Amino acid sequence: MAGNGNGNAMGRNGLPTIQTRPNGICHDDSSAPVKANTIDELHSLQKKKSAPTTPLNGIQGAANFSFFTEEERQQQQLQSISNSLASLTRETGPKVVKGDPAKRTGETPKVSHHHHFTVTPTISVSDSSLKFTHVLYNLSPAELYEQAIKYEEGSFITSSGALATLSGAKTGRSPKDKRVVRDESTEDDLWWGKGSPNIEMDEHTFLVNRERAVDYLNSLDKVFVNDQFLNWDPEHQIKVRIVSARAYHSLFMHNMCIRPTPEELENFGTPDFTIYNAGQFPCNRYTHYMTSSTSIDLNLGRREMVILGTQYAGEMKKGLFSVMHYLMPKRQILSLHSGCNMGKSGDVALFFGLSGTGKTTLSTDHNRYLIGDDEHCWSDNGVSNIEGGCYAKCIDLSREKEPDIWNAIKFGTVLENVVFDEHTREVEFEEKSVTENTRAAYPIEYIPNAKIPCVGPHPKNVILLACDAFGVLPPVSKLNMAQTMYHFISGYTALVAGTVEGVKEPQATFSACYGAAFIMLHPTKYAAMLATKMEKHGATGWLVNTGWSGGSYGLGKRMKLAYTRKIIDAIHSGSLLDATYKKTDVFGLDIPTEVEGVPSEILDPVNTWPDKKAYKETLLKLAGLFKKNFDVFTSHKIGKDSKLTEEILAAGPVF
Ligand SMILES: Nc1ncnc2c1ncn2[C@@H]1O[C@H](COP(=O)(O)OP(=O)(O)O)[C@@H](O)[C@H]1O
Ligand SMILES: C=C(OP(=O)(O)O)C(=O)O
Ligand SMILES: [Ca+2]
Ligand SMILES: [Mn+2]
Repeated sequence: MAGNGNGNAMGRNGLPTIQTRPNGICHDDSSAPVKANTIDELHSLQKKKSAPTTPLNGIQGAANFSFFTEEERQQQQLQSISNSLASLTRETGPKVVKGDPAKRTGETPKVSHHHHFTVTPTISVSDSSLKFTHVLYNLSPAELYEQAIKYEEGSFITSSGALATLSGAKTGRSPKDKRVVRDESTEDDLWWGKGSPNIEMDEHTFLVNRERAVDYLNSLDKVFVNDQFLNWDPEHQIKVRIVSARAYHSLFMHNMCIRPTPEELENFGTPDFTIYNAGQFPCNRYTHYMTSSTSIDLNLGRREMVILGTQYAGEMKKGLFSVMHYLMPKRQILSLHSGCNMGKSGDVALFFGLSGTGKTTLSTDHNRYLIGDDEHCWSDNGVSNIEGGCYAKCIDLSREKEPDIWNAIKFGTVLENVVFDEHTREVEFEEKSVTENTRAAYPIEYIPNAKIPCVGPHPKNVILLACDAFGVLPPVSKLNMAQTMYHFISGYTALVAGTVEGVKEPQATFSACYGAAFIMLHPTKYAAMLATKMEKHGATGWLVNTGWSGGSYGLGKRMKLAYTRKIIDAIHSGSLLDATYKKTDVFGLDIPTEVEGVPSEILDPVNTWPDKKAYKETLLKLAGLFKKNFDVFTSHKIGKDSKLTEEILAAGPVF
């Protein structure tokens, strides 16, 4: 039967005929007209005002009795932000106003600053006191996307909806530029001197850099402010404020910190810790202590961090991690540079390891609940994630090998320094032309089996990951307590120097507690806490080599991720605990003779090396490096009695 089904009369060529009204005017649309007379009116219909974040307080009939009206609360919030942004040398803080300066709404801005407008202009008043600082406060990912795309060069939406950005000249952390204020209180508490990551600076220099950052931020049209939380353990949660100049940084921290609910935000009050990220602006090399254009400065007394001269976003998350490494042990809580997940039966595993060893990859496991990929606390209540998001490496990412991370790269995710097709916007994950350290930062709930809230019971397994590019460490070893401590304090990994042309030799790195760059106290303090907790809760230690097999870098190959996953599965299930073990030479490690799903011959690395002599030489070389590194710890006592210390010293390689 002919006809198009919607009752329109058909014209000769099969198209519906256009109806002509009696007045001769032609109407080609049948839908109702919009309820607007002008374009401006039409646009005003598009956006609905967000519900106020303070629906109950101060409103009649609310059960809660409240001290403040909504107006007063808003005023206090602006005042708190103005206080954060205040110069310490001028009388008045900036006049803070919420909203994008590009949008002129015609509304009278709610202004807040230290004193009132009636300051008599004197020569001590600078131009900065005449201008407003526009604050973009806890924007949503969609708003931050728009800001980034409009105003930040190098921002693009990829085909899967992620926000691709560039971090500028710095595409990784700058540990040599991380400084900590040394004063009376930190003098005795912190780890200083040889091996310590804490490069000292004085309070005055900190204030010089702080002033530089604050002036820079106030000179901009607008700044981003994030008020968020750290630590999923409600008893030990920390309120953090991040002041930054880029939408990219605001979105990154939105993803990486714990996101407050509207109610929590309403009661946020004064932050416990504030970051001033002025990363586009360099530090001044005429300033005392400055050795480059970059400085990341921590002042524990003021509870502030200043970032100058680097836009690498990881600096913020790892900077806050350092702060937690100070604050948590003060409360007898152990802070851990580890990933963490939990099985269906509630068995928790920790994954320690330096950058690139597999914390993120192996804690993101489709068969287990993800608690977190990088930073945790272990208290008497169990474990808790410090963060609200994950920061995965993207180099050579494949959908097949890491499906959950692949699928998390969607709207809301920040993709740093990746390369994509200019037309399709498909990301080329194998491309290293900007950097090898390409990254994705996404909220933890983008992983389907994330455990929210991100807390769990006491760990059953403590897995130490080493990416051994020498290829001599076994794929898996079971450790006794002394060995666990020995390897935890050593914090070994060896990566290939990839960036330097022609370098074939793997570079051994020893980083105490698998995170020397972030710890604030002496490593033995954390080690002693770990030993106590593992003993108390009966956790088993494991050493897993996620690096080379069949020879060193250049000759052998990286361990297949599928095999490492099988090994990890066997640890989780408990089956590896019951395996048959044999002891290795030199390192004295207990290695299983069989692991389900893994070829048995690879379990003892000597079998995989065609050249046995080269194997032995390499093994001894690595043992020598371990011994040399541990020398600095031999004079330290670990824990209350010296028994553990002696056992730990004896748990190293013997040759
Ligand atoms: N056998 C393996 N085990 C773990 N990771 C592996 C393995 N082989 C290759 N990889 C790759 O190594 C990288 C590990 O990095 P990641 O998990 O981000 O480390 P971390 O979180 O500890 O910094 C990932 O890119 C992963 O794909
Ligand atoms: C963010 C970092 O952590 P990781 O490499 O351990 O994921 C980093 O080291 O810069
Ligand atoms: Ca936010
Ligand atoms: Mn990681």
